[in-house]
Amino acid sequence: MKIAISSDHGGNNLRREIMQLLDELTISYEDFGPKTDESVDYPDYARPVAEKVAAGEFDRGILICGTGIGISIAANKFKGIRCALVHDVFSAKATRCHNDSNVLAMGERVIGPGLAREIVQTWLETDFEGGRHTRRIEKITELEG
Ligand SMILES: O=C[C@H](O)[C@H](O)[C@H](O)COP(=O)(O)O
Repeated sequence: MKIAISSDHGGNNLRREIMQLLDELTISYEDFGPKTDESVDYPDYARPVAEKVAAGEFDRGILICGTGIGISIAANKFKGIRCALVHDVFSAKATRCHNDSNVLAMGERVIGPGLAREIVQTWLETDFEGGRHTRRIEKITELEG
C-alpha cells in the first residue's frame, strides 16, 4: 500500500508523528508537505494528495490540519475522493467497512498523538465490506455528476 500525506501548519506535528508510525509499520508513503512551519492554506495541501489518490497514483491519503475540517472539505471536492474526518477508533473502522474511504483527515488541535496513531493503524488495516455498501458508494459517485 502506498500513502500520500500532507497537512497545513496546524497539522505539522501530527503529520510527523504519523510518518513515524508509517515508518514503524513499513508502509510506504510520500510526504507532500509543507516543508516549513510557516502559515499556509490547507486547500493547497489537500490538492496534491486528493489528485494523486483520485488518479490512482496512491492507494490512500492522510490529511491533517488544525481541526481536520477544512482539509477534509477541500479533499471532498475532488471526484473519486471519499475523505472521512475521524477522531475515534470506532469511526476509523466504520468508515473503511461502510464508506470505503480513501482519504483520512484528522485535526491536530482535536486529538493527541496516541489516539491518532490508533486511528491511522485501524483505518489502514480495515477492509471495505462491500455488499449493500457498494450500492451506496455508487450513489455517491453518481452525485459527483
Ligand atoms: O479547518 C481549518 C484548519 O483547522 C486550519 O488548520 C486552521 O483554520 C488554521 O488556523 P490558523 O491559521 O489560525 O492557524
